[in-house]
Amino acid sequence: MLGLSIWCTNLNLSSRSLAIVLIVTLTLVYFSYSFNACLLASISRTLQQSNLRNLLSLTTPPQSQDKTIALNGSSTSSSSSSSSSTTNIDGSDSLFSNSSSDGASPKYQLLRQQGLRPLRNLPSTLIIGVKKSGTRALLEFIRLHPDVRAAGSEVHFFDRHYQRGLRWYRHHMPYTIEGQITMEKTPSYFVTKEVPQRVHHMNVSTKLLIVVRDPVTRAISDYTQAASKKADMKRFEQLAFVNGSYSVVDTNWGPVKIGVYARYLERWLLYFPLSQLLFISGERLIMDPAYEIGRVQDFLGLKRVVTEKHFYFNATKGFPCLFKSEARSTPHCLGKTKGRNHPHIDPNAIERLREFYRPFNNKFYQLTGINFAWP
Ligand SMILES: Nc1ncnc2c1ncn2[C@@H]1O[C@H](COP(=O)(O)OS(=O)(=O)O)[C@@H](OP(=O)(O)O)[C@H]1O
Repeated sequence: MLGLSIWCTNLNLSSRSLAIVLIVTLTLVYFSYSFNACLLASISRTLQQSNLRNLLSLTTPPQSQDKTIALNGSSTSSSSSSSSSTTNIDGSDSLFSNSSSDGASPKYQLLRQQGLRPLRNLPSTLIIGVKKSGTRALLEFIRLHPDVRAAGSEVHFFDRHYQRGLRWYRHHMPYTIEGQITMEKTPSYFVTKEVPQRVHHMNVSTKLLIVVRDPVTRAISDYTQAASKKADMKRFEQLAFVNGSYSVVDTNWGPVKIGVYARYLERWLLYFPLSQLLFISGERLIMDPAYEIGRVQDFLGLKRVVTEKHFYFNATKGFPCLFKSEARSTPHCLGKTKGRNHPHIDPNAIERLREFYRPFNNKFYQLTGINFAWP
């Protein structure tokens, strides 16, 4: 300071100038110190978050094992939750209970030391359908994103277990940290009458993802699944039409009924604006999965992390598969129940069904503002 003073005197500066120089110097030192401190804090926070994300992705909750649709094609059991977490007073579940054996393990101790507290949250996004249109593929593809955490199995809360309450539902959700989206898929939600109102009641801002596919192919896929479980199943043509001829379509038969998308969509639109719904083409999800997943990421406000680099086309299976996923680090396809061979169906029956669906498809294009160009 003395040196600076002498230097200033030598320069014949007045004491006013000296004071200004001092203030400027001290201000610069202060700002430089604050900037560095902020930068270090921010870097440390980013590292903590990324550690936590890695740990969470290694921690698959028990219910995320999908009995029928395991990625490796094998059948795994979908036990009800045996997690040792506790439910908080507000209904949210903390991963860090004192009595929790999970909470006592070293990896969670690390998170606790960092003051981070993963919680189970109600889903903010639902894949509501449509059955046999590619809903599993959509879920497995979008959950490659580090900011998406999903319940692995279909929870069926809004259609089958509604009476159990939101607390039960929340307990079936995976743990998330701030910034991560909780997602669930149950394809029967789309066609179940009470569901739109119930979802609206849970959260008016819920985002809804709907995969749709040519209703005729969808009906055949639905039938193929049912026939795979029942040896003496009648032929598709016998079930899809009344009285054995192709003149009257049996609109009460589930596989046919579900394909009248416009009818179900109208119910959803009574509760949600079109802007909260995203329609994904089941056909394009097979031809160009990166394109459709790109749209989904944009819709959910996510950075485009899942890209064409994640997919490869498996010629044997005839479907896009994944290089790696949360569950497996080696290339793999969806399970055996996805991408089945369909039985041969009389082309006249197919043509009659196409004719039947045409007006409903047009109505659906009109409601969604998208022409899916189904034949
Ligand atoms: N990548 C990939 N791999 C395999 N299968 C794929 C894929 N993308 C879409 N699909 C189509 O998904 C159809 C099954 O639809 P869902 O997953 O919605 O079925 S379910 O409602 O959950 O049972 C399934 O129907 P089927 O071909 O009749 O088996 C497929 O056509």
